[in-house]
Amino acid sequence: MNNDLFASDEGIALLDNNGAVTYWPNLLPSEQADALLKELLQNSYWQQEQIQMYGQQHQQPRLTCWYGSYGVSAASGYRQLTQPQPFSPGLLALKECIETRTGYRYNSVLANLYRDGRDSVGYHADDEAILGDRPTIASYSLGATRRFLLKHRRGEANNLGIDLPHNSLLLMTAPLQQHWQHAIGKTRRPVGERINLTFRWLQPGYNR
Ligand SMILES: O=C(O)CCC(=O)C(=O)O
Ligand SMILES: [Fe+2]
Repeated sequence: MNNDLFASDEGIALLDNNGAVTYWPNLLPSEQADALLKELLQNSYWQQEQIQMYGQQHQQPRLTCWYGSYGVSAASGYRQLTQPQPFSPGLLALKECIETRTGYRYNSVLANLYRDGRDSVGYHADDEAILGDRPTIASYSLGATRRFLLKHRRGEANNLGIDLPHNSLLLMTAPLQQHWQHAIGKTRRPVGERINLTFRWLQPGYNR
């Protein structure tokens, strides 16, 4: 085995400060990634969820849906469990590949569809109680490249921007969510559709 292969299996360390961010380009064989993008665009039950912000209802500027064992409702502040779509064979194969690469297990996926450059997600942390105390989240991207932004909550480190191309994997290791926030900004550049799949472990006993 040569060193390059070993390095790509380990991933590229992009951040290791109050949590870690690791990156793997070209995760799946390219035909498999292309087929998964097509399948998800066609078969997912995409919805535009409402979310409460500062006491007002807003439409999220992206479409979402859940796959796997559990979903949660954004409208309830991620407290209420919902029925997700089951993993398709393609998604199950991806989940197993990501589990092997990252060394973590996942039971649920929040899928995001960014239809064009106007779709986005504002700065937030994936720190909902249902994810437990030390959430580690694997984020796999398909389609158009968008820039993933990271900022330290207390400004104790430089901001980071990472372009996430088709078929790339980003791992956010605990305690990153406690100390950092992340976002996908809007862009005026003409960009095509992008799907991002965030693999998470939702606490099975959680219910409130
Ligand atoms: O689209 C992305 O890369 C990030 C999505 C995200 O932060 C989330 O679903 O919590
Ligand atoms: Fe997130």
